[in-house]
Amino acid sequence: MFVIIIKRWLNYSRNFPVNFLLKQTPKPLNYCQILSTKIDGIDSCFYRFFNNINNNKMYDWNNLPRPNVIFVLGGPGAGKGTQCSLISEKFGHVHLSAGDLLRKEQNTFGSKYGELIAEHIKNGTIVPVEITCKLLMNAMLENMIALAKQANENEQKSIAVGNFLIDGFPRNQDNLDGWRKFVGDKVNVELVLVLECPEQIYLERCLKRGQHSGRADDNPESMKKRLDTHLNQTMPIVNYYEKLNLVKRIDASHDLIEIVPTFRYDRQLNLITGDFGPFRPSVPVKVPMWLAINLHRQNKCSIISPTWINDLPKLQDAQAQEMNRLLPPPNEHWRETLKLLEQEFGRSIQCSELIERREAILKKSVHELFREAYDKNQMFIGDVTLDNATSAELILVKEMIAKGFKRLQELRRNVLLASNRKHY
Ligand SMILES: Nc1ncnc2c1ncn2[C@@H]1O[C@H](COP(=O)(O)OP(=O)(O)OP(=O)(O)O)[C@@H](O)[C@H]1O
Ligand SMILES: Nc1ccn([C@@H]2O[C@H](COP(=O)(O)O)[C@@H](O)[C@H]2O)c(=O)n1
Repeated sequence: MFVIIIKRWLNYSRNFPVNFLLKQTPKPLNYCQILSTKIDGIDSCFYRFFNNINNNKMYDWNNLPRPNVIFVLGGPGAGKGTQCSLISEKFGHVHLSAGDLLRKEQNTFGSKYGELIAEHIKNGTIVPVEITCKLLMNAMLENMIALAKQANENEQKSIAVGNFLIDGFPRNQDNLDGWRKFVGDKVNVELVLVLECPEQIYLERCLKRGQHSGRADDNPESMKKRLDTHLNQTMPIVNYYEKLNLVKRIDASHDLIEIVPTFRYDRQLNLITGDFGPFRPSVPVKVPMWLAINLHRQNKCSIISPTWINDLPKLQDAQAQEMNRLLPPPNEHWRETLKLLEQEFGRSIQCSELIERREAILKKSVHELFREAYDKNQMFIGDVTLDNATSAELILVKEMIAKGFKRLQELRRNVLLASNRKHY
């Protein structure tokens, strides 16, 4: 009997933090009490349950303040990681990248999921949510506990609320369902930032990154699949959050322009759009276009032409073959950038055919859209899709669209008048 009691007691002590915590957590406790008595217990419990993602048990984080979450979505290479680092530097959010967490788990020695994750990443498909969600919750909890510890050490009355930027999640319906099931109301989803670029830019950035990233998916075959996943699986999730009014779309194609300064300024310029510099003679540095032009006019730098300008002849040839469809432009502001560079250097960049061809396609598609309505004597037109047109290009056909609608209105009025006359 005595041996059994000793054995049970030993067993209990071996699992001490877990048993202790499981018994204690349901009680409503004040944060400071929890911290001063059990923070080490929480830690070891958390590590037991979460560092090993094979273990299905989940830590009950009801005793910690409900954190805020911003999801950051966008195609591969949209700049999610880059922008999240800038935001977290500026505003102190904790940046968690689902892709980075999966890559880390994949490379963890002995991980049961390594192969599965590697296969999904190579194919640009989405890993089952049970794995991704636990990795995210694990990382969030680690940070929330660090905040709790900090409050405890500084004898604060309340624990700071965690602010998380979750990059690359939820990527499909399974991700969204899993998030609702495992996390749900435990966090406050504040916003969904969506970084958008033309497909060509996603491709260019990832292939360029592939020259040094060592990533298994920065290659043309994987990129095709990743773009497909983004379009068919992630965009419906963006639409879902749009209906909840949580989406903020951001044009992520703004390329900075590279300059070579002729002056020295060892500090950074802290501008609203980011921090730029330091500036050293002969050392290339990226800055916004307006700053480049300004410095150039003061003879303080030379401007390096963006690489996409060299690809314009290729795009011009390809667009010449396409009679009815606009091909993706190099970036959203390509025409404005060209114009500024042409003005600055007083020489023209040979792409007038490309510009004319695109304008002709746009005008033709708007014209056809309304002609169909007139021909069929319809009062309404179908959905307008002007894929791959940039904002500057759309302005060119704005007047045509306005005129088209005006004429449709007249048509409508005439039809109504005619039907009223019939009744008399
Ligand atoms: N505004 C930008 N202009 C030019 N290049 C950029 C810009 N933003 C990011 N990049 C570059 O594009 C590449 C992809 O950026 P980043 O890793 O931030 O994208 P991501 O959306 O996190 O990609 P992924 O989803 O594939 O992990 C990087 O090499 C980065 O330096
Ligand atoms: N929620 C997620 C996020 C990512 N993946 C997989 O990782 C790959 C790379 O992700 P990036 O965010 O770094 O582009 C992605 O293509 C997926 O295979 C995932 O499965 N679930």
